Amino acid sequence: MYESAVRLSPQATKTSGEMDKPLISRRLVDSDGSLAEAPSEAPKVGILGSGDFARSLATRLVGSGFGVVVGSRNPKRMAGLFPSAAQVTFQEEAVGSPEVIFVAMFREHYSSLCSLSSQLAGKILVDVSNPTEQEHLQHRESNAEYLASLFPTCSVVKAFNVISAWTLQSGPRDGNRQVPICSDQPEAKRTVSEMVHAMGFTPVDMGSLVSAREVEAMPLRLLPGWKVPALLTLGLLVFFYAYNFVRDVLHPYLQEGKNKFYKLPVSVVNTTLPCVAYVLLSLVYLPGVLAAALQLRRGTKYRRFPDWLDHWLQHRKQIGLLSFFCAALHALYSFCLPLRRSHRYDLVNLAVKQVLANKSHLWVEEEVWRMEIYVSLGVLALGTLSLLAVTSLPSIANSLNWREFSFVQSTLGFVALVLSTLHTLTYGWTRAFEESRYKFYLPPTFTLTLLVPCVVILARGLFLLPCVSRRLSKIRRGWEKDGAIKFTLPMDHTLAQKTSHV
Ligand SMILES: Cc1cc2nc3c(=O)[nH]c(=O)nc-3n(C[C@H](O)[C@H](O)[C@H](O)COP(=O)(O)OP(=O)(O)OC[C@H]3O[C@@H](n4cnc5c(N)ncnc54)[C@H](O)[C@@H]3O)c2cc1C
Ligand SMILES: NC(=O)C1=CN([C@@H]2O[C@H](COP(=O)(O)OP(=O)(O)OC[C@H]3O[C@@H](n4cnc5c(N)ncnc54)[C@H](OP(=O)(O)O)[C@@H]3O)[C@@H](O)[C@H]2O)C=CC1
Ligand code: HEM
Ligand SMILES: [Cu+2]
Ligand SMILES: [Fe+3]
Repeated sequence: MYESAVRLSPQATKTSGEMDKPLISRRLVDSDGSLAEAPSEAPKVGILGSGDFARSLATRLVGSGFGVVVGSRNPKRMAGLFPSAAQVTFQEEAVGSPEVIFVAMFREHYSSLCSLSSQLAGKILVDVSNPTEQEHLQHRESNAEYLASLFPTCSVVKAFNVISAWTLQSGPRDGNRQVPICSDQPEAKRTVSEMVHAMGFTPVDMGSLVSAREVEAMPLRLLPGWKVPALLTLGLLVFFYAYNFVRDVLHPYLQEGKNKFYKLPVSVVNTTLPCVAYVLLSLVYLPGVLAAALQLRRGTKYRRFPDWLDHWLQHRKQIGLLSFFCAALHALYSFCLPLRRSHRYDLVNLAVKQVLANKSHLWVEEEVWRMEIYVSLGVLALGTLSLLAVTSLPSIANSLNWREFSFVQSTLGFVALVLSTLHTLTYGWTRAFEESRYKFYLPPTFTLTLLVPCVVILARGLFLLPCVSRRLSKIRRGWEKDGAIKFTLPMDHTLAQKTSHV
């Protein structure tokens, strides 16, 4: 991704022939004394505002090879918060050199920039703002159109509003991170699209600036990341609880007249929680497998995944954390099983039965081993999952580089899935094959949960086969099935985006 930053260098933009002026005018780099010390090769980008978004943007731009100059009303106070490679200065000094200037301020302060309008003339202004729900309803005209009306001599581009400051700083990790872009000036739009690309995001052409209203509505419209995973978890909880209720409580009551309703608070819950945790965990690793399979079939990584898969890939963190939550509760419930009075009565009754049957030593070697092993595997699985949960805390995630983070999330997470599967299999043992375990023809609960995890594990095994893994890694390095690597001109790229993103 980062190599596309090269396209932004003055020489490269010139060769495209369609731009009559280079993105970075070298004249400005040395005309102003204060700018001379900045690396003269890096394309310069300006940012107005020094808030959260400005800081993340500056970090990301510096990391993607751009020179950054930040314009603030109070540069002295703010400079310490920015990466040292970014230059923080007064607004009027900051806007002199760059051709592209991000306006990282709220709408109500746009008019305070009017004093800069002569210096801003002819430049590209990027509007990143997000209105609140009320503001969106209140103003007919989008923030970007408002900015364009204040600065008629500038090219205004709407972009980045859908990306949070946090994502911007940490970089896009999973799925596609799309940045919708619109503008009335195609040149300006293309320049910003290439910057989006160089920063590791995927630009999506949304047409002219009238679309800005729609683009500004996007973050308002999107579901908060937790809603779908939480509903999924709730659905699974209800399903498994009902299933276990029928098997463990209703069946003995109807068939044998036994009252087992005491199982509702602990026992049935502790059969439900682990099943939900286990299914959720497999649903975290299933989309990665589907994505890889899709890339293998298409023979390219340059086509967008279907929306449902994209959405799923982006919700894995929440699904994973909910899985961890259920698994942790399952462990706590498991520790409580022997504390219950019902358990003590069961033990005493068993002892009495033994005495009456004149047996002195109850010890089933197979049962002992089975339990020792499945409890140990469960503890290991939960321990591994807690590592994943800990590294998903932003402060810890930020202290890891992406390879370390991927190792924990992708490799150790998969190990946790395998350990959970072994835990479930050793717990289940031969029960899936015993007729007495089928209540109302319903198989034991754990058998229902094994399907998806086993498919995921088999598929990951398949991807490890040399021929498959070689092809997959070739595709992920940019190789395409039909012919050599395609070089798309910026123009082709925006066209391709347009057709594939409808
Ligand atoms: C408790 C818990 C906490 C979680 N916290 C987070 C979190 O904080 N953030 C988060 O994003 N997810 C989180 N998750 C979700 C999950 O761990 C991650 O999404 C994980 O990266 C998924 O791994 P994956 O291997 O399925 O997918 P991916 O890492 O997307 O990879 C899919 C497949 O492609 C391969 N692959 C990927 N990229 C390349 C490449 N460039 N070259 C070659 N092969 C490649 C992988 O090896 C894998 O086989 C969490 C999950 C749990 C259980
Ligand atoms: N935070 C986020 O995750 C996202 C933010 N955005 C958008 O980015 C823009 C900035 O957001 P954010 O960085 O969070 O907000 P902040 O409040 O943190 O920053 C706003 C900045 O505006 C500058 N500013 C310039 N003129 C004025 C003025 N007259 N009064 C007050 N402030 C002024 C200030 O910088 P200084 O004092 O140096 O001049 C201030 O730091 C907003 O439009 C927001 O919708 C978009 C997507 C995500
Ligand atoms: C400290 C960690 C763990 C301990 C002590 C533990 C213990 C147990 C126990 C005692 C049972 C039997 C429950 C019963 O008798 O009803 C069980 C079943 C099960 N556990 Fe765990 N477990 C742990 C972690 C996990 C994890 C991390 C997962 C998966 C994410 C998991 C998934 C399951 C499943 C699917 C079952 C079968 C449930 C059923 O169908 O009855 N366990 N575990
Ligand atoms: Cu691309
Ligand atoms: Fe969502």
